[in-house]
Amino acid sequence: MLAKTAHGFGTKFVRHSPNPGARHRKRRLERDTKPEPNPRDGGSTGGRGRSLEHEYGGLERAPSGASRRRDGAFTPGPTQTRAMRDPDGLIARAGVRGDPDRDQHFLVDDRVLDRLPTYLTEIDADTSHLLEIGGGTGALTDRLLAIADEVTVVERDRKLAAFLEAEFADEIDAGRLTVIEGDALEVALPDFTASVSNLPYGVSSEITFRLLPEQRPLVLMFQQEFAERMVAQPGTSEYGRLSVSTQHYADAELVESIPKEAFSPPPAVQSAVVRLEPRAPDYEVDDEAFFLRFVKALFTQRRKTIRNAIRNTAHISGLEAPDAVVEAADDDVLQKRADAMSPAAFAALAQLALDVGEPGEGQ
Ligand SMILES: C[S@@+](CC[C@H](N)C(=O)[O-])C[C@H]1O[C@@H](n2cnc3c(N)ncnc32)[C@H](O)[C@@H]1O
Repeated sequence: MLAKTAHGFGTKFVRHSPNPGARHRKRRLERDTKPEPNPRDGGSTGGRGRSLEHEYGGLERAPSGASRRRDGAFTPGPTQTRAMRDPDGLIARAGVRGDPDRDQHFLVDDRVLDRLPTYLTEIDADTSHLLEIGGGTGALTDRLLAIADEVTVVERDRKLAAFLEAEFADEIDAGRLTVIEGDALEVALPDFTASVSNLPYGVSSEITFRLLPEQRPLVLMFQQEFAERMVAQPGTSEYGRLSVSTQHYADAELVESIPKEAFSPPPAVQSAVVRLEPRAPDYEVDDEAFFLRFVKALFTQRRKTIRNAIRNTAHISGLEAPDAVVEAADDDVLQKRADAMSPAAFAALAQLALDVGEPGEGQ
């Protein structure tokens, strides 16, 4: 089974084993490599030790904490010197049920949890100060503490923030964890080096566009369809304003699709992990805010030619003289539709619009 990546199609982790014997062997291998239990989990070997294989029919197994690269090889994960907290144990200790109305879908699959930080380590990201948006009951927080010097977690739910403070009291006392209770769209963010977060889906776009300008590596979980639009290339039906705005800041790669059953409670749709590696775009624009507004404007008319879209969307782009832009632009460009324009082509047109189109405020 294949999953989409920014560059085409790559190997997906989730696989159905055609051979039940192989599945048993994989389970045995998993038991043999399980680390010592975390004492906080009451001596269990990781609670239900929930496995994707068991829950939804088979997952190609990577060594604990390791991840699989697009070429199929396993990349070693961070060295784990202690057992990770069991996600089910954390939920039980917190005494909560995830509330979907508050974007609370807790990750309960150990192997997905173990893999998420490796998407940072395999690109050698600086993991000295990791930021997590939406800490929940701390299953991912625990994995981030295993690879970071310092972690800051933002959690809006008062009860969950209080639980994190109690559960991770030792790490807080050691100066390794800071819990910020508040809305990730409003609180002051620390000077983090990278972020790994299972985002609250209701505000995932707003949070992402708060983080992207910080120019730090990000490993973020989204709804699958949203993730596909972020990484989409020109000429595809998924390509749009979200793709251009995301790729303005970073190289975006869909690294893993995650079934609903990996969460408690399961969300309505499948999820996907996107890795965002910051870099400067391969084009220049004098006014970034205008560029992003212009792209937004033109995509509101994605079925029209660029010629008509420039004229019809001046109230959004803020151009006082859209006709002057149409007159100055190449015919080749004017005949295209927005979904055929590369980010660099948008940038060149935006620069022309800045030069001759008398940009004002816009929306
Ligand atoms: C999808 S859950 C992820 C929880 C945990 N990291 C995990 O993977 O199991 C999202 C978390 O974000 C919290 N949350 C929702 N909206 C938030 C906001 N605006 N700012 C900060 N946290 C928020 C929810 O309470 C929930 O704990």
